[in-house]
Parts: sequence; C-alpha cells; structure tokens
Amino acid sequence: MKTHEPYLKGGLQVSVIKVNHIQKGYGKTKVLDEVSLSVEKGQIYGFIGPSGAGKTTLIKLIAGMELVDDGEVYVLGSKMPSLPVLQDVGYMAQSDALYLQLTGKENLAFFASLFKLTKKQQKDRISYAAGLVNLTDDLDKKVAAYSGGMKRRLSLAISLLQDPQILILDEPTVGIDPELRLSIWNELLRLKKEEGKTIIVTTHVMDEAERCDFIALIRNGSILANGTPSELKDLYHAQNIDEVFLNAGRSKQ
Ligand SMILES: Nc1ncnc2c1ncn2[C@@H]1O[C@H](COP(=O)(O)OP(=O)(O)OP(=O)(O)O)[C@@H](O)[C@H]1O
Repeated sequence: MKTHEPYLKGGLQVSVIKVNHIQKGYGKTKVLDEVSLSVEKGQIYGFIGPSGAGKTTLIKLIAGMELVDDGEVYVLGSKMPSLPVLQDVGYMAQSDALYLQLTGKENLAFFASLFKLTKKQQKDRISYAAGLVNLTDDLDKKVAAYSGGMKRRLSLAISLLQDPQILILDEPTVGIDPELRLSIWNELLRLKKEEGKTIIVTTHVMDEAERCDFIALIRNGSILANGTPSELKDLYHAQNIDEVFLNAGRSKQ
C-alpha cells in the first residue's frame, strides 16, 4: 500500500517530479546549468543527448543520489534527497551495482529485503521482475558468470522490485538484444498506461526516444529543447529524433 498521495499537496496538484533551476558542477567543471523541467504522473520522459551532456548527473540528482549546488529537485512533493521518497523510486544506474559472488536470485532477494514488502510480496515481485527480463532460468548462476546484458537485465529487475511509483532508468536497454528490448519497452508502456507509473529514461536509441511522451534534448549541461516527439519534429523540421537532435544542435551554434 502506498503511504502518501504524491501529486496532491495541500489540495493542489503538483508535478510528480519538479526540477527548478538546478546547477551542478564537479570541481571547476560545470556539468548542469539552469536546468528546469516538470514530469507529470504517468509520463515517460526521455533524456537524450551526446555522451557527457549531463544526463546521468541529472538523473542522479532527481533520484537523490547526488546533491545540487543550487536550485531544487522535488519528487512526489518532497525536496530531494528524501529517504521516505526512495521507497517509491526505482533507480537503475548506468553501471551495475551487483554482488558478483552471489547468484541472481540472491541479489534479488537481498535488494527485495531492503523494501517494505512481506515475504510473499518479495517472492512474487522477484518472480515478476526476473520473468520480465527473461532471467528466470539463470537465477541460480553466480552473477560473476553473467554476460554484460544479463547484468543489465538483473539491474533492471532490481529497480522494479519494490513496485515503485517512479522508475528512473539510466540507459536500461544497453547490451540487450532487440527482441527483449521490445518486450521491456512494452512492459514500460503497460506500467505507465495501466498502473500510472512515471518513468524517466535516458537513451541513445532513437526509436526508444520516439516512444517517450516527452523528450528533453540535453547538450553541454543545458536543455536545448523539450516537448513531445512530434512537437520537436515539427519545431526542427525533422523526420525523426536523430534529425531533431542534429538540427537543434545546428540552430544553437
Ligand atoms: N563524479 C564526477 N566527478 C567529476 N566529473 C564528473 C563526475 N560525474 C560526471 N562528471 C562529468 O560530468 C559530465 C557529464 O557527465 P554525465 O555522466 O552526466 O553525462 P551523460 O550525458 O550521462 O553521458 P553518457 O551518455 O556518456 O552517459 C562529464 O563531463 C563527466 O566527465
């Protein structure tokens, strides 16, 4: 059972995720500059941009894994980082954080035990998540023996375990074959449509960007443009999102 009403605060509807004028740097390097955006309940919001643009940094700030230098991030109406909100955020990092000497099942069981789930719920969620990423038959193998794609799939399964309202996925389908990629996307779309989940995803794959409700084009730490895929295609006179990105970059120079 969910404990709070996320998008109603003081009787007012608020965005599930609200990023206000954030700044972030490492040392002297400015990585994000004046980034603002809102994500509404039940949206799939994609971040696309070249390597080093700041997508992962933005995702980490939203997930409460890093602190902003300036500005604010609100998730479910709470200022991040917020420990209680983390129960409702499934986060899949770009690099896998897995226990290599444990089996896939032991990894899932460990992470499931961190959340407020009964034993029965833990078992059901492990079986659902492992099935979704097609790892059911490999659960008894040590993760050290998994391929890169299998580790990505296990990380994705872990992010789904606590049945979070919000999924924050950093390049979830890298190293995953096209058939499974499609079934994972079908499930993300189902989670959004039938369960009202809010999903943030970074991707370099343009057909995945097309499946998002909203996209932010990120370059050099700023949002160049955001909107629905068709709004962006119209705006930049482009046939596809690849072209949007190229044209957006040109028009900025
Ligand atoms: N902990 C850190 N310390 C110093 N610099 C960092 C750190 N994390 C990220 N950076 C720098 O911040 C910039 C943005 O990195 P980030 O990982 O957010 O980019 P990205 O858009 O996610 O790239 P990719 O698509 O390759 O994952 C890069 O120049 C990177 O070197």
